[in-house]
Amino acid sequence: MMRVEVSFSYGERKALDGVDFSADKGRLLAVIGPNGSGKSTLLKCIAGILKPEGRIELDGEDITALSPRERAKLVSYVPQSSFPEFDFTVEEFVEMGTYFTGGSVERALKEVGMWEKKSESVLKLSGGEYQLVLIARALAQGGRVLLLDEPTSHLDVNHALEVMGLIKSLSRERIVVAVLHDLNLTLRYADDVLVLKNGKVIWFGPTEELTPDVLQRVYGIKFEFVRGNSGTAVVPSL
Ligand SMILES: Nc1ncnc2c1ncn2[C@@H]1O[C@H](COP(=O)(O)OP(=O)(O)OP(=O)(O)O)[C@@H](O)[C@H]1O
Repeated sequence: MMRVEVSFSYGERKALDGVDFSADKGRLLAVIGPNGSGKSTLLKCIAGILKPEGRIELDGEDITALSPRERAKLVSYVPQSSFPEFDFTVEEFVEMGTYFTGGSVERALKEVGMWEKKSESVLKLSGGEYQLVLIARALAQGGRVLLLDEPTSHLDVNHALEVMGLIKSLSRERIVVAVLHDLNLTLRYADDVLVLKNGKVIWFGPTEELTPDVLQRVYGIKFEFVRGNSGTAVVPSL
């Protein structure tokens, strides 16, 4: 179980204001909210890239005081996907994740279904494959917490579903927190949702209790939830 209670400012600008929630293994947590609401800042605070005020507890232990090396053994972070710039093979790229922790590249690549492509250049991968390799690099770190910032942002609907399916299955073994912009993917895959606006928690709870009213309060437009055979769709109306 991870308990988070943090505030963070960039200079004078308060980006997180008393953000308080918990996340558990077996329940995929999605963080949603408008641009600039503090989602990426929150992940960076948990990953140890930024130093927030407050506490982050993992199974009762405060991890905020740990060294970067110790923190890296517990928490893995997949930043917003850029495109690869250097000509590493898939295997070399994932090996970077093991620098502090000595985790297994083979196990991580097999977990995301990319072991067969281990000798290929990352420059030749599709956007979806590259996202899987980024996730494998984080898994190779071997942490108990996996943080993902917009893991489906460059993917078509088919690959987005595939990556979300993988992330959902990864959440059975570890605590997974994913920043998502796509509300439909959120409703379909997340077990719990944390809704941020202006650095504050507007709503936190199980996905099935999220209502169109909450989304309207956060995004400022009306929403309708349409229930179909494959799940619930969110339809915005201007
Ligand atoms: N390095 C920085 N220096 C100063 N202000 C920053 C910095 N990074 C983010 N901010 C500000 O902090 C607030 C939260 O930004 P953050 O990137 O966490 O939001 P977000 O919800 O992830 O946004 P998006 O959905 O656009 O990615 C914003 O007002 C942003 O302008």
